[in-house]
Amino acid sequence: MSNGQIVVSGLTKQYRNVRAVDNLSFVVEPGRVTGFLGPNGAGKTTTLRMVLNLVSPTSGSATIGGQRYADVVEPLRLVGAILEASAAHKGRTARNHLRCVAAAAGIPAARVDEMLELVGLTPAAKRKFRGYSLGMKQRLGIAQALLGDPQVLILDEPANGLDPEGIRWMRGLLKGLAQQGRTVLVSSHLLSEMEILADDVVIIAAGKLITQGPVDQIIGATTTGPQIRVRTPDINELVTAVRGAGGTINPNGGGAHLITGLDAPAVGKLALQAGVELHELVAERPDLEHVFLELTQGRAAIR
Ligand SMILES: Nc1ncnc2c1ncn2[C@@H]1O[C@H](COP(=O)(O)OP(=O)(O)OP(=O)(O)O)[C@@H](O)[C@H]1O
Repeated sequence: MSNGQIVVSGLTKQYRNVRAVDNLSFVVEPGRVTGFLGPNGAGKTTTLRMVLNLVSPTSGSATIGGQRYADVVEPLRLVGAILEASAAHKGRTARNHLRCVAAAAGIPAARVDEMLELVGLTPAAKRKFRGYSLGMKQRLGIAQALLGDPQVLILDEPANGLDPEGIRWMRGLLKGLAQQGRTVLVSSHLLSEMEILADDVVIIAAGKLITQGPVDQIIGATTTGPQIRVRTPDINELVTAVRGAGGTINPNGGGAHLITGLDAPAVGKLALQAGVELHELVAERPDLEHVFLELTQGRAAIR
């Protein structure tokens, strides 16, 4: 079996007026969940479509396990993909739809029922696709993507339409698949979910790479230092003390203030020395959303 590494190298797609993807290079490792993030119109879907040979690049290349997708002999067994909520014939049942896909790829029919069970669609397996909700279509898409027991999964916004239980279920599923050594590449706008789900992220904006690496490292490398959120009835005294110690302090809404330039123990000590009563003292760790917005600032315009 191939190692399932995805290598994107100098990938570029020029549409008539828009450079949708601009000399983009990154690597997606097996055994990890990689979040593919970027503002609207950043080029995520176009990139995934080029990786899957659905759009031809203007220049550059993408390989999966060392091969271009177009050259893969049994694509369903190497790569499972959902690029939009699964499209199936409206009058067909989910089960018949999957059976057709399986038959075309030489996959045993028994696998269809296993996958329907895995995604929780067994009770609706004999219902027609036209009556499916968006969340059910997503689940069917995942079942289809997993039919060939692929080494690599590429999912564009898979949480779309899933309810909270469905999102949690998918998180467990994708983490489990990565733990088995598979490559899982997921695009999403749900940054809090990505922070929990992804091991690595690739962040792009305006078609270009902004950064890539382990989520923790990217959050840790954010340019903003620690921020300390405080609440106090003695705000004037605290402002004087913080400024005197070289920190900055600004209102943060709801009666709270944010301090930068000092860490939490320093703020606690200053407050004690100044006789300031504190009702809250929290060191706020920047989250993925904060880092994403900072890194893509000014580069999120729709093109
Ligand atoms: N077939 C096409 N013809 C012309 N322009 C296109 C085409 N497909 C995409 N684009 C443009 O390429 C840019 C990138 O689009 P793409 O759908 O790849 O972004 P995205 O990151 O997936 O966005 P979103 O998060 O909104 O889904 C956009 O400006 C889009 O309008």
